[in-house]
Amino acid sequence: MYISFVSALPSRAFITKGRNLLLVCAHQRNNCDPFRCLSVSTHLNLDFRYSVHVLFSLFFKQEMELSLVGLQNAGKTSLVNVIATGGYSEDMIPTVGFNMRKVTKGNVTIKLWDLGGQRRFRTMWERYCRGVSAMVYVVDAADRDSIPITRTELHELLTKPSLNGIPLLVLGNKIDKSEAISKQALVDQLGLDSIEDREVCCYMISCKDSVNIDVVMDWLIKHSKTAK
Ligand SMILES: Nc1nc2c(ncn2[C@@H]2O[C@H](COP(=O)(O)OP(=O)(O)OP(=O)(O)O)[C@@H](O)[C@H]2O)c(=O)[nH]1
Ligand SMILES: [Mg+2]
Repeated sequence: MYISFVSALPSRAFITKGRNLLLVCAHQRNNCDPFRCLSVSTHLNLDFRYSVHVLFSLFFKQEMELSLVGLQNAGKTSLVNVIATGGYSEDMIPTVGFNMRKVTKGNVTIKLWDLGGQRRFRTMWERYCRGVSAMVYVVDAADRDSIPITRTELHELLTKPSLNGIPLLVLGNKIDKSEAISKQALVDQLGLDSIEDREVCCYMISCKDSVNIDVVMDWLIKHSKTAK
């Protein structure tokens, strides 16, 4: 059985079951009666979980603002592309300054600040990390020589008082390459265990092979703010 939830129209929620499109609730969002909605979906014999999902999506939007930082060539823009479209390209142009992308996944809207990693852009990192829900620090785990520099840049960024307490997600990218170091080696070499003033999480990913992108999305959604 295939069920998908579509909330492209703000005032309507549809559930498709197989090829049949069932109109579950066509009320304006503010006028919608949750119990009526639930009883309609129960009447239509839909899974309870999806009923709850429909209700939650009708009443709550989640939004978040993220900054992606890390040295040049780490794979920040590639990660944005994988999250936004699932697409991956070897032919990437280095980011000049920054790019902003908005991505909507279900009822979560993510505003992504993709910052340039070249030395001349690193002084901007702090400004674009202020007030974000989380900072995503991308590392090329296969470029062993760059790790001491990326460690210095990371710890330098974390000393900024304006960024106190902002959760940090460190991503060791390019694990499809044989030279990539292990997660434990990355945690040790970046000194992640010494960071005590915020939540820190580390995953190993490959944008190229789409490895662990779902785990990254789960972490990001968990850290989004619920907004009415
Ligand atoms: N093998 C491999 N290559 C990758 C992966 N992710 C990105 N790349 C490559 O790494 C290079 C740099 O990727 P970008 O996404 O442009 O890196 P960036 O961090 O945005 O770089 P700047 O914009 O200069 O800061 C590109 O050639 C990508 O194709 C990956 O998971 N595996
Ligand atoms: Mg880039």
